[in-house]
Amino acid sequence: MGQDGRVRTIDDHRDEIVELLRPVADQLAAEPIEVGGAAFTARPWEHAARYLATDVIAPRALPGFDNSQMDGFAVLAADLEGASPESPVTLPVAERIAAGDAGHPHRPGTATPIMTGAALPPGADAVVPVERVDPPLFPAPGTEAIAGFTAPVAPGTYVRAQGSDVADGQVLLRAGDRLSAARAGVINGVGLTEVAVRRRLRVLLVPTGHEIRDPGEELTPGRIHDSNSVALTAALQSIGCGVDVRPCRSDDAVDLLAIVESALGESAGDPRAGGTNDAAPTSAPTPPAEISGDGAVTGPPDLLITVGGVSAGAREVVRDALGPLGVRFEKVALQPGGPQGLGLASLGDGRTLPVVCLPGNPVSALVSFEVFLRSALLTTAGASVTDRERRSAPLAHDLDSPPHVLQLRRGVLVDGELHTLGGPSSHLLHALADSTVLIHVPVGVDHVAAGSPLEFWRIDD
Ligand SMILES: Nc1nc2c(c(=O)[nH]1)N[C@H]1C(S)=C(S)[C@@H](COP(=O)(O)OP(=O)(O)OC[C@H]3O[C@@H](n4cnc5c(N)ncnc54)[C@H](O)[C@@H]3O)O[C@H]1N2
Ligand code: MOO
Repeated sequence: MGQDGRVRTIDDHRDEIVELLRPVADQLAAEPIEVGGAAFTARPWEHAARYLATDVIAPRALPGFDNSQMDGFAVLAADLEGASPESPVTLPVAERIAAGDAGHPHRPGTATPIMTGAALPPGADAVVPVERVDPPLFPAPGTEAIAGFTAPVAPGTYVRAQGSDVADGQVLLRAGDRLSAARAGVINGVGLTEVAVRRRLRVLLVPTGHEIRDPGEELTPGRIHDSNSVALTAALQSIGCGVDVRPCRSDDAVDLLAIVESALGESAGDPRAGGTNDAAPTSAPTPPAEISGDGAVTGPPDLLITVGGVSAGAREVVRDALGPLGVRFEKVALQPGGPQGLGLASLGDGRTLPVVCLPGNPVSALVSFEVFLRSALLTTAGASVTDRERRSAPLAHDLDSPPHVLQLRRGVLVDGELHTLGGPSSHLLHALADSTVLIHVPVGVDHVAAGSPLEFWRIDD
């Protein structure tokens, strides 16, 4: 239910998050990023999940010149007219041209040995692969030799024409394109050393829970290792966000607010003790955050994401801390991921911060990220592809679902059929870890028979 007593749909909640983040999008200015050669390979973090801020125009054609697609012999096609196995055309072999060589003009009536990628010499208009020539080999340089051709060849055969991939001056890439491997490659191929990308969206991530401890820390009875901090950080980083993660291990609203203030203070150049908040702090203050070439994160957060502390317990640290600042808590018709919160928190002195609150169960938190945050954050970051691909496939077995919610079951697609993994409970993180799809069981459906089609999203990228 929403606070007005209405059942809150997924679309209601997602749309409101997009609205909440709209002003953030305007703050994500373009920034130049070095992409040429060593500058790219030396700082892999800097280039991961970046989105172009502007169109990129090709400063030159690709290929830059006509060149050979095969190791073989460059010829003038007219010289091989009438060639056949019975009456081969034989041509004296000229000096060879390798990739990178300036080369020499091709003389009609000769065959010029040419290697893949070498510039087609002026005067030649086709290439015959070496294995189709008699003898099928390259003579040693400086020796006199004859090459036999047993078939005619059409002009242009095995020639990669100048500009056949990219025309000089064309739009090479578009604003919003993710800097993928192939795109980084083609940017380098046309010789560019810098492109403009959107600044990363900076997220202050505050997982909560009196019970959580880092892996490596001893667990006293009732305590658990923290999986949300890393899982949500990884999910956010996978779409290009810079993440400053500061777990709150206290159920006291004052402690959570101190963590937020500390993060804001440090990002404003006023370092105060930050990091994990605990009755007896167990880890050093988290360093200030900047997303730069070395992977650190600095600058004020654009968005606060909390995890946990939103349901109906006696003390719910997120509700207690952020409710009074203007954040609303809702029950969305989704399972897992029912309890949610969002709003623009008023932090005093006129400061505001967009806030999204996710439920604490590990599967609920990650599914909520998928449903509510992933596409909203990609939209905010200016990405052109923001949604998971939605497809449909038959279910391999029967399945029951509570009809008042959209249930997202975790599973795999095997031989075109959907199989759920684990049950619907939101603590089953291992089953999610083995899953490749999120299977959508719509609102209003309480039973799905084997063989019925269901929509699913792939989540295994
Ligand atoms: N009386 C009701 N109880 C609950 C309701 C409800 O409607 N009425 N909703 C349930 C649902 S659904 C969910 S989801 C959870 C959401 O609870 P919170 O967001 O308040 O989260 P917590 O209580 O803090 O934690 C829930 C669960 O997850 C574990 N957890 C929390 N943080 C981490 C972490 N960083 N790493 C690993 N596991 C974590 C925590 O120990 C709890 O087991 O509320 C239900 N209850
Ligand atoms: O809705 Mo909770 O998010 O199922 O476990």
